[in-house]
Amino acid sequence: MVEKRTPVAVKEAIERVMKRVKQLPPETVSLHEAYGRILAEPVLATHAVPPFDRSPYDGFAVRSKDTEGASGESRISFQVVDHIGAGAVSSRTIGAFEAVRIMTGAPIPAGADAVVMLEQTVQNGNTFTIRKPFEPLENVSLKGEDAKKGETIVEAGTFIQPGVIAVLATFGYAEVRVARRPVVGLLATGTELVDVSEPLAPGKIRNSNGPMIAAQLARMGIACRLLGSLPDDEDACFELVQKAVEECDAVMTTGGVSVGDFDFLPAVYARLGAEVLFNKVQMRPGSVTTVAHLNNTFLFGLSGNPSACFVGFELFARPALFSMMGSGKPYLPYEKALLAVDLTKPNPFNRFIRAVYTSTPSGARVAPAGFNKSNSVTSIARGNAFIVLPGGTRGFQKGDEVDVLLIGAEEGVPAWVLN
Ligand SMILES: Nc1nc2c(c(=O)[nH]1)N[C@H]1C(S)=C(S)[C@@H](COP(=O)(O)OP(=O)(O)OC[C@H]3O[C@@H](n4cnc5c(N)ncnc54)[C@H](O)[C@@H]3O)O[C@H]1N2
Ligand code: MOO
Ligand SMILES: [Mg+2]
Repeated sequence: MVEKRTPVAVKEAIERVMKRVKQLPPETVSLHEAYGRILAEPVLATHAVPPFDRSPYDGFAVRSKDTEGASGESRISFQVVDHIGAGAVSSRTIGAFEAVRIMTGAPIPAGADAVVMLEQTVQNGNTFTIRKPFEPLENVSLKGEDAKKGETIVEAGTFIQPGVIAVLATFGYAEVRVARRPVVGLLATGTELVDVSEPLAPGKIRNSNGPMIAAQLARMGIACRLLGSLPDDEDACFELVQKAVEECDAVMTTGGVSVGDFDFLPAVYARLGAEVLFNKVQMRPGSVTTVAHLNNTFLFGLSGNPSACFVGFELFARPALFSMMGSGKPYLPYEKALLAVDLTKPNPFNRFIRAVYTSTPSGARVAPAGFNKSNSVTSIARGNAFIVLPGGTRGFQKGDEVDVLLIGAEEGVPAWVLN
C-alpha cells in the first residue's frame, strides 16, 4: 500500500515552519566582516550627522546680512580673511564684509551664516564681489540635518547592505553585533548521482542540487557543511543525518522524500523520532517537500527534482534560516506583473512557475523561463522570479495580472499572501 499523504496549504506549511524558528544568539564581528549579515541591534546615531554646520560647496563663507541689496548694478565686495579646506577649522570670527575661502565639507566659521559658491563671484586678489543677496543659512549644510544624535537609523533585523556599512562606519561601529549564522549541513541522496567532475555512465546524472543549494545558501550569506552525496541506502542516510542533526541548526537533504522504493528520508525521520511538520504541500513543483524538526534542528527534505528542490528551498528553508538570524523581512519580495503569454493549463495546486520578470516603462511583465516541469534544471538557470498561480484556477491569458515572487533580492516584505 502506498502511503497516503495529506497535502497542506502553502501558507499553512510556511506557518508550521516559522512557528518552530528560534532566533540564534548574536555574535560580534568587525565592520569589514559585517556585509551580508543581519543586525542584532539597531544602529543608533552616536552623534549628529553632519557633526557640525558645514559648507556644501567650494566658495566663500560670509554674513548674509552683508549681502543685502547686492545686484548686477550694485555689486558688494568682500575681503578674504582666511582659507580652509575640509578637515581644517578657521580660528577667525567673520566681521562685516569679511569672508573665509572655504571648501566643501569644511566647518562654517564663527560669524558666517551663508556660503557663496565660487561660480557666483568675481575674484580680484584678496577680494571678490557678488551680484545677489544670500538668505541666512543659504548654502549651509546644517548640523544634524541627516541624523540627530540618539536617533535609530537602522532597525535590528535588517540585512547589512553597503549603505548600512556606511552608517556603521559613520558612527564608529568598528565592531557590530550580528545574528549568528545557522550551521547548515547539506546532503544529496541518490544512487544515480555522480559528482560534477565525474563522467556520466548509463543511468547516472550529475548531482546538480547539491551545488545549487550551496549557492542558494551562499546568496543568503550562509556557508554550508558539505556532507557529500550518498546512495539511496536507509542505514547510511540515517547515520549521516543523525550525526548532522547534533552538529547543525538545519540539515538539508535532496532526493528520496517521495513514496518510491528507494525514497528513504521518511523512514530516516521516523527512526530519528523527528516531528514531521508536513510531507506534502499543495504546490507544484515541490509538492513532496518535507520539513521535520528535532531538538531545535530543522530537517529540510527537499525534492530530488531540481525545480522542486529549488522552489522548496526558496519557500521554506530561506525564510526559516533568515528568521533564525533575526531578519524582519525573511520572505521573497512580492510583485504583480502582466503575463506576457497565455498559461492555459489548469492548476490543481498552487503553481510556482520559474519565470523571467522584467520591469518596463509601461509596467512589469513576466513570462515562464522555459521548460517548466518539476524535473527541469534549465528554467531555474533562466529565471529570476516565480509566477504564482493559485490552486483551483485555469486559463490565464496574456495580459492578465499575476502574482510574482522575486528571487535573489536581499529582503522581502512579510506580507505576501498565498491561499
Ligand atoms: N508514485 C509517485 N511518484 C512520484 C510522486 C508521487 O507523489 N507518487 N511524486 C513525484 C514528485 S511530485 C516529485 S517532485 C518526485 C520527488 O522525488 P524525490 O524527492 O523522492 O527524489 P528522487 O526520487 O530521489 O529523485 C527524483 C528525481 O530527481 C533527480 N535527482 C535526485 N537528486 C538529484 C540531484 N542531487 N541533482 C539532480 N537531480 C537529482 C533524480 O534522478 C530523479 O530523476 O517524485 C515524483 N514521483
Ligand atoms: O513535488 Mo513535485 O515537484 O510536485 O512535481
Ligand atoms: Mg523519489
